[in-house]
Amino acid sequence: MNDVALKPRVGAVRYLNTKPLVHGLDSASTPFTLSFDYPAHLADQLSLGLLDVALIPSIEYFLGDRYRIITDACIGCLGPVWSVKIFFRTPPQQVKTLALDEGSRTSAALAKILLAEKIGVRPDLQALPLGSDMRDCEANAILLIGDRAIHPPAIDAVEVWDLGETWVEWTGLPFVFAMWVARPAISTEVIAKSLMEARDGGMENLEMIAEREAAKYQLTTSECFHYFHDNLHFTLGPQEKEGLMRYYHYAVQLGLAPSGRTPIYDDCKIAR
Ligand SMILES: C=C(O[C@@H]1C=C(C(=O)O)C=C[C@H]1O)C(=O)O
Repeated sequence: MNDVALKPRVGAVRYLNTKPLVHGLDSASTPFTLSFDYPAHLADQLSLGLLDVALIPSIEYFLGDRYRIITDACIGCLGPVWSVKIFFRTPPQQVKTLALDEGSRTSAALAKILLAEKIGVRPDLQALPLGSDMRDCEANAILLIGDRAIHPPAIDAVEVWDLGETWVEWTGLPFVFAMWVARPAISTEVIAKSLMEARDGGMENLEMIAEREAAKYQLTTSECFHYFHDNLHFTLGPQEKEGLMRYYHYAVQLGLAPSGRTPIYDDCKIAR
């Protein structure tokens, strides 16, 4: 029998932000098959049962059925995140139309929350398809995430919000964009251990990963290292969990998630 067919299927985000989380997972001894995709697609694949575990947008955790958070590895931030931005063509208070990056689910909801709750603006929404050029989009404001937010084409923005920075300044809490989530009834002890070791190894090798990846993303090694080290945050601790619940609270308030969900964190001995 084909060994690959027996391995659990794990899906990770295809952006630069995930490189430290998947450090060393390309070896034959990795106890699962690993595929890469946009965050929104990973959420859809997990809910369809095409993946067993995936690094899904945090908002999707609250939309899923009996999902479990299986590790304390995540994509988060404690301040400016650099790769999640709204570009405003009009002053934020005057925004009538907002285009949302189709790769995103968490930041799409976060953009709606920040506009509605912070400044009372509820724009009409449109999709910004993956691969499309933001210059062809006529919306008053555009949300971009991931690699394309790092090098956006020059548009006539009058203001830019870094959504990590805006959230942290507003709430005083960290923000959690994505975490490793399993469908119910999937045995994940071995997977979780491997994912946490990968993250820990990634943290110890940030410089090496930055050196390897920077040029592929038209960055200098030091810009790439700074992104990994100072913008992104890869641990889901008590403060991050509080940030996640605050975000969930606002999402429920705006009708973006069902009420009454309590996160299930797998075995505390594993997810420290
Ligand atoms: C920091 C980021 O976090 C992400 C944003 C996500 C979202 O908005 O749904 C999901 C996963 C992460 O890739 C980023 O993409 O730049």
